[in-house]
Amino acid sequence: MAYTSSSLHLHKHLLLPKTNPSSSYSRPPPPSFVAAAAKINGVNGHSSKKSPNGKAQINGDGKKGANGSGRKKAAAQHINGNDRIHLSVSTGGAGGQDGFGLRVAFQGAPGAYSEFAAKTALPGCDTVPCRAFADALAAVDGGAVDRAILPVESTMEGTALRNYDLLLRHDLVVVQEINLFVHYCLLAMPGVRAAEVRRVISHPMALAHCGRALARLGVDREPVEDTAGAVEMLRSNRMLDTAAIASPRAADLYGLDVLAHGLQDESWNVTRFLLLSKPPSPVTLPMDADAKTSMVVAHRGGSMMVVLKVLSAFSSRNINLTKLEVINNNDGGGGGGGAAAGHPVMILDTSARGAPTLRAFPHVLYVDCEGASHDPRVLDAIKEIERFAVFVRVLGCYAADSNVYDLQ
Ligand SMILES: O=C(O)C(=O)Cc1ccccc1
Repeated sequence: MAYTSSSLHLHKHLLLPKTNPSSSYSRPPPPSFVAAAAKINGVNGHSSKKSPNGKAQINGDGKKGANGSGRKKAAAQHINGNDRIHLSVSTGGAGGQDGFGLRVAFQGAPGAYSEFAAKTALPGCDTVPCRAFADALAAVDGGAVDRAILPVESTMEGTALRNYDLLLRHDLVVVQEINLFVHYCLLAMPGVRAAEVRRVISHPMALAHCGRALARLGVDREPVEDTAGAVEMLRSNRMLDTAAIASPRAADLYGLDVLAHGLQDESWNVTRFLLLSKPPSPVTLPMDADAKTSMVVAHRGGSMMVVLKVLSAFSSRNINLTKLEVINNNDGGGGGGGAAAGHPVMILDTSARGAPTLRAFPHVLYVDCEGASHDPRVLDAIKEIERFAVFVRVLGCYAADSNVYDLQ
């Protein structure tokens, strides 16, 4: 598989959650949209609000957009015919920076979801494909690129523990978060019919997210490095009995037919990505920005008391948590490496003088809280946690972005 540098120019759409998440499966829209009546009443259970300049507010809940600057403009509003609403976004990126001149490493071939996420964060950046997530992180760590993008959780599967493991082994900081709506399509060589497909290849996460649909099709599943790589493989080997799960954008890029849209088992399928850089963080948050701080807390274990103490450190200061993942891996079981398999979490400790050391911790919490790491309340909460924890590492402080982006 050839991995070359690519650059991609995409129109972005903001996607708001549907009104009733428990409603039955609905087929996602085709790749391009026809503008329909603007209607955002009722999204998120809130009525739509207009800002003083007459532009629709993005979150539907009266909150500012992620960058806190109102730079995103709802240029046009579309309804896709069922229950999701798209707002076209002008330029600016999820963090309000265009990224021209920056190189962003992602895992996969051109057209992978991670590349879309990178382009959402930094529309002007040059994306650099890498074979594995580890290669993308090594590229930014070693200075070959400016940033790397990493999927860290999804609505369907929760935290991507293996990717967290990778992140913690490097001295990198989180500079931005991006939530991407993930549409899965079944793609095949031109002319191939669904009945002729015997095997489906894709990234393991995509195969897992489409488990029920694949069982219905009665096909074999084969994991490959990434979704776009699967499409490239189909194309270059002219596979006629095999289909790939990937994005509609990958179908366009590689000239494949879309046999089915919306293959994911849950219609609301969002993946959260983190944009990473070498420290110090190159992003300066405006003082009034809505911020988030991500950290990892290692502790002695033995009971769940420490979780209560961490919660209390934040709640007593009225700080909201947006993520809390509890990892206990002292059973020695599992295999294959990584905390997900029962091994201790390996965290690079850069706090001591001298060379950074990789330390093993069986009991770890992944915590994201609202507020900037320089906010005195957040600083105090961290200081309190440091009194009973074994080790705390702040992974980054960045603009909170609750928007969900959809690339069509
Ligand atoms: O394989 C890809 O396209 C990726 O970027 C990884 C991935 C796979 C499925 C959902 C989100 C990210």
